Amino acid sequence: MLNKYARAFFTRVLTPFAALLIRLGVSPDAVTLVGTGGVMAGALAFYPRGEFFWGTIVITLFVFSDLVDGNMARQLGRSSRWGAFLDSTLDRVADAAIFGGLALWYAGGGNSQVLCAVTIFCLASGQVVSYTKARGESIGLPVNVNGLVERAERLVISLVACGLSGLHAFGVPGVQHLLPIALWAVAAGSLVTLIQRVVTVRREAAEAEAAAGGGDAG
Ligand SMILES: CCCCCCCC/C=C\CCCCCCCC(=O)OC[C@H](COP(=O)(O)O[C@@H]1[C@H](O)[C@H](OP(=O)(O)O)[C@@H](O)[C@H](O)[C@H]1O)OC(=O)CCCCCCC/C=C\CCCCCCCC
Ligand SMILES: Nc1ccn([C@@H]2O[C@H](COP(=O)(O)O)[C@@H](O)[C@H]2O)c(=O)n1
Ligand SMILES: [Mg+2]
Ligand SMILES: [Mg+2]
Repeated sequence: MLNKYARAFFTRVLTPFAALLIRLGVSPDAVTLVGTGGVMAGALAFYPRGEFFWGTIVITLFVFSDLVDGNMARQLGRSSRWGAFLDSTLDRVADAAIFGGLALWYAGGGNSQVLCAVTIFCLASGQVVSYTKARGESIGLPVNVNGLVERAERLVISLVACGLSGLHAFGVPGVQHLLPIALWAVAAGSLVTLIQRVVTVRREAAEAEAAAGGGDAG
């Protein structure tokens, strides 16, 4: 949903910045790499220690690089298969760092096996959700479904809740409950999305085989 409705807005906002980076001689690949490194640093340096506010600020500064790199590639007329591969692969790395950092917190100082398990479920299900699309497309299916909770939703729900929960350390009462609620929501939404995508791939695979089999299938 966000990918559909918010992308156009962020493209307009980020285009001048992307153009500036191009004028400075920065490449889209460099933005992809630095952005991922920044997200990983923010997640793994702050989240395992329960420093949700500063971790989220650092991650937010870098996560938008994922919209800037593609924007730069398109402005340069240099969108490439390599760039698409690098972008998607490093998305998985960044997501692993975010949810891995949170899982480390709950396994340690956060002291909650249940929330540690929910966070690991968010990590694993998010990766599998993305894999369903990549694998479906690699076997020649259109995978005409995005589903309830795509990557943008997973990130926005988790990061907004994480940033707000971090305000508890500055004395704001009650906000610490937002992160557990968000993690349960992302876990449930990812499960629904996984089912939506698997059902779609199953239907598309059956249709493709029926079409290939011609008369036999009918
Ligand atoms: C005092 C309060 C302190 C709190 C401060 C912090 C608040 C932090 C708030 C928000 C930060 C949210 C940032 C989230 C930005 C997400 C941007 C992003 O990376 O989107 C990526 C997404 C997909 O891009 P790709 O096409 O490159 O990726 C594909 C995708 O990964 C596929 O995965 P799948 O979906 O299948 O699981 C893969 O299959 C594919 O391989 C891969 O290529 O880009 C978009 O979707 C574009 C839309 C982005 C929309 C961003 C919206 C941000 C909106 C709101 C921010 C709200 C801020 C409010 C703060 C309020 C706090 C008080
Ligand atoms: N280093 C890169 C990164 C991305 N691309 C191209 O952009 C597409 C992704 O666009 P986003 O707006 O989601 O970042 C990707 O599929 C590539 O075509 C690139 O060429 N090089
Ligand atoms: Mg990108
Ligand atoms: Mg990306």
